[in-house]
Amino acid sequence: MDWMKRSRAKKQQRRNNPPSEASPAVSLHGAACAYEGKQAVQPLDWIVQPGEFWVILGPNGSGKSSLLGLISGAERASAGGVNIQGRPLAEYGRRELARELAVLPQEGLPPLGITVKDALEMGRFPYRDRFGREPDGAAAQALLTRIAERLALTELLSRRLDELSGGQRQRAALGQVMAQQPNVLLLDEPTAYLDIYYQLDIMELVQQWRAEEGLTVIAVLHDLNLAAQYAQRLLLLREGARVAEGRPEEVLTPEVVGALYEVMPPIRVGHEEIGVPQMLFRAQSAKNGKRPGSE
Ligand SMILES: Nc1ncnc2c1ncn2[C@@H]1O[C@H](COP(=O)(O)OP(=O)(O)OP(=O)(O)O)[C@@H](O)[C@H]1O
Repeated sequence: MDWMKRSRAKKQQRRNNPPSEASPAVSLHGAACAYEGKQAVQPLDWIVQPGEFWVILGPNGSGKSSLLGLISGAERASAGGVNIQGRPLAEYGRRELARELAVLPQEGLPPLGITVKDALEMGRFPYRDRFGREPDGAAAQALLTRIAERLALTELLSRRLDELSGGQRQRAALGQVMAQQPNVLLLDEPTAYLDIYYQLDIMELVQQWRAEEGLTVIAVLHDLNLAAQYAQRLLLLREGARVAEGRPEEVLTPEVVGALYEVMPPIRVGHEEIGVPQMLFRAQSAKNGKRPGSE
């Protein structure tokens, strides 16, 4: 596919620094995250292989965002460690890490007064020198043009972010992380504020990018059915600990999902077209808005 061809600079960087064939894209070795002594993520061993699409599921407060934070370096491990492409996260410089790993946040890009074109160009920061120049500026511009075309952003390039809808801003955010050309993409509830059209749109674009470029994807989602449609593997967290891991059809059983979210075991049906499990939830008896065991 040519719309996301690696720039020459990126290829050169890969030749100089090839990821070891045997290295997982991301690995955690007893990695934990604590805030003021309170464990948000219990010590976790976890291997994510290159090109895999993982979704992390779990109830509110189960440590999903903290786990993403450990991987992106936004949170420091209180125990254990995280490796990216087989190398300790702590050894990466900021720009070097940004060439390996990008984060697409929940709210996309903030509604600032900068244009979509500027936002895409900002994605190139890990490849620029201190004067803001790239070794091959023409290739970078061609890449941004292809990304804009691919994401149907060409018409919006001169529009300001604060003039876009939430769905368009999330597309622009995706364009920015594509411009970053990472090997690993972290998504924290990327569809939280989007209608169904844009939810599917973002997930499809990420899925295509993964299929064409061998991108590794780790996403936090709340929608189990969306997760089952796109994830190859699921990691289920509760109170910061893994309760299950595996393919959607293995993991998403009514019993596991019922226990995870403290709801009646849902009805499991197969997706008519792709066969993956889909969950139909039953009405709950009123619990005064309080989960058993919650504070
Ligand atoms: N900056 C912080 N300071 C203190 N405690 C925090 C901080 N961030 C998260 N926590 C706590 O860590 C635990 C895990 O939070 P985290 O945001 O990782 O969960 P989550 O599964 O992503 O939740 P949600 O689904 O609601 O986004 C929670 O108890 C939360 O209150």
